[in-house]
Amino acid sequence: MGDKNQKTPKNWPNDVKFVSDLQFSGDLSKNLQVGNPNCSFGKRDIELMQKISVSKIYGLNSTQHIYRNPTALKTVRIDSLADFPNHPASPYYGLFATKNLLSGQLIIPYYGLVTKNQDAFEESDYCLRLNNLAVDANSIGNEGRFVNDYRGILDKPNAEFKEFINIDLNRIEMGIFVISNKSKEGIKKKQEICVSYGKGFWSARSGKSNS
Ligand SMILES: C[S@@+](CC[C@H](N)C(=O)[O-])C[C@H]1O[C@@H](n2cnc3c(N)ncnc32)[C@H](O)[C@@H]1O
Repeated sequence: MGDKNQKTPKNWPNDVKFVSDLQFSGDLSKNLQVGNPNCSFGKRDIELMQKISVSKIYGLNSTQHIYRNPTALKTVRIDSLADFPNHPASPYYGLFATKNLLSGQLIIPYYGLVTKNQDAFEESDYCLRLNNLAVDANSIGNEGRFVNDYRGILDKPNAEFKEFINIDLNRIEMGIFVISNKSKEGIKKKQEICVSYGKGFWSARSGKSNS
């Protein structure tokens, strides 16, 4: 779907638009801009956020390249779970590491459509909250939308959602990071990347998870 020149990742669904940047409803981009009076986050929250260049994680020098031409990330891949009937998200998809990932590292920013919280599509399974905003990857997104919840897959999550500042654009974004804990074990190549969606996600959808 979409632009002929865009390189979609392997296994990307036809009915979802692949993007390498956040998409905004109306003029909400200012609400994520550091220093803007309409910013949704307070000074203290912003001070605590990691500052990261997203173009660097794509291995690019030019920031413009990634935002103008959606590019698949080389550190992750979307794999079908059709051959794994015991996997709780089978026969759909999951997100896997293509190389060893270090404790605490940003794996991928989470991109989708940014709306006000009250305008978010309530039934979306791909929607995250960013204070008074929501980022929904239901019909527009990047590889991040394929990250599964750890329940029934791993003993505990090996990744987490966290806000950070994308210094290329001086903007607050949501990212999927490798969990940083005492053991500093990171995520091994070929391992599935799993976060915790939180109990609220599952209680609102009783019957979708087996634990
Ligand atoms: C953000 S999507 C994750 C990607 C999804 N597997 C796909 O192929 O599009 C969230 C949905 O994936 C499924 N899912 C994710 N983690 C799961 C788990 N641990 N057990 C069962 N289903 C899961 C549920 O249907 C959930 O609503």
